[in-house]
Amino acid sequence: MANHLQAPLTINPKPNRTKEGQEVEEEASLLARRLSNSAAFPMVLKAALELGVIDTMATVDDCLWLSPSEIALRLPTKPIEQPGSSSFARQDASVSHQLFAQPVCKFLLNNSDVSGSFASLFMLDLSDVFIKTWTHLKDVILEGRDAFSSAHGMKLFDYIQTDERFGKVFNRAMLESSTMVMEKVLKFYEGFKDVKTLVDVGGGLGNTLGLITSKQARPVAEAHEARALGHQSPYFRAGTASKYPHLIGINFDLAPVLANAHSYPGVNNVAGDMFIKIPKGDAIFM
Ligand SMILES: C[S@@+](CC[C@H](N)C(=O)[O-])C[C@H]1O[C@@H](n2cnc3c(N)ncnc32)[C@H](O)[C@@H]1O
Repeated sequence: MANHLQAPLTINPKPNRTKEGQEVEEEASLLARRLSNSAAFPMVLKAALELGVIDTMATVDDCLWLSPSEIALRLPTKPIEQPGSSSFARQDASVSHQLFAQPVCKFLLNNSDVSGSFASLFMLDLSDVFIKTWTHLKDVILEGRDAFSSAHGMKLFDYIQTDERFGKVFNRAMLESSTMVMEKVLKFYEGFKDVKTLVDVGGGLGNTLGLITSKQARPVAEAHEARALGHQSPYFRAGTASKYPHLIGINFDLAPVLANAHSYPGVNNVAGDMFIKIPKGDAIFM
């Protein structure tokens, strides 16, 4: 049997040492330099989100530029060394940076109503649980099992049942990002008009179906958070009439997930395991 490692390699001619060749090499070297530091950017952004830097910058008036110490003064988390005294002032004096929030910041706010930000998805990807998972990616090739199981000794959805705090981070990330996507889908997609029973397999907290059956309803994260905020149901805004009043949604997920699910008009939560059986419907999506 042929050894695939002995298969002939594709040969690309090396650029010769002309001026152009040297420029290509210079650029390649700079790219490698950037790649070698590429882990820093997401970690710096994570720190900025945790400190409230993005929210702080985004909530000042448009077009207002802030210096680093002006941002630090406005942070909800206060540094031990107060700005204005020593190193902050020195840094501000030596660095003439003035900063303002780029449009992307609007979609990375911690304090958005839960349907307008990817911050929670970003924080999930860089949570301790996922960071440990990323470090096991190569095991997919070496051991032939998924990176999450390799890192944590069990599948992701089994792990979620053992770690309530992580479960909340996961559910919020799913809820926020899928709400943003479904709100856009509903603006243009007309395919639900002939559907009577729509099944969402692995529907999570039920927000996706809730958006379809109750137009303009917006969920407030977890049901218990909604109650703490004084809402009887997980809607922030009063819903207008549904675009699909005839439609019944079946939100199908694992029983422990449905224990935290919201209750939406026209949506029934049904517990089960998709690998065993899923409910019948005219249309089914995941
Ligand atoms: C990536 S999340 C998506 C959640 C939701 N659809 C959303 O967009 O917010 C996948 C969902 O599948 C569910 N799930 C995983 N394994 C399942 C199974 N065997 N049977 C039913 N649901 C399952 C999880 O509990 C989780 O809610």
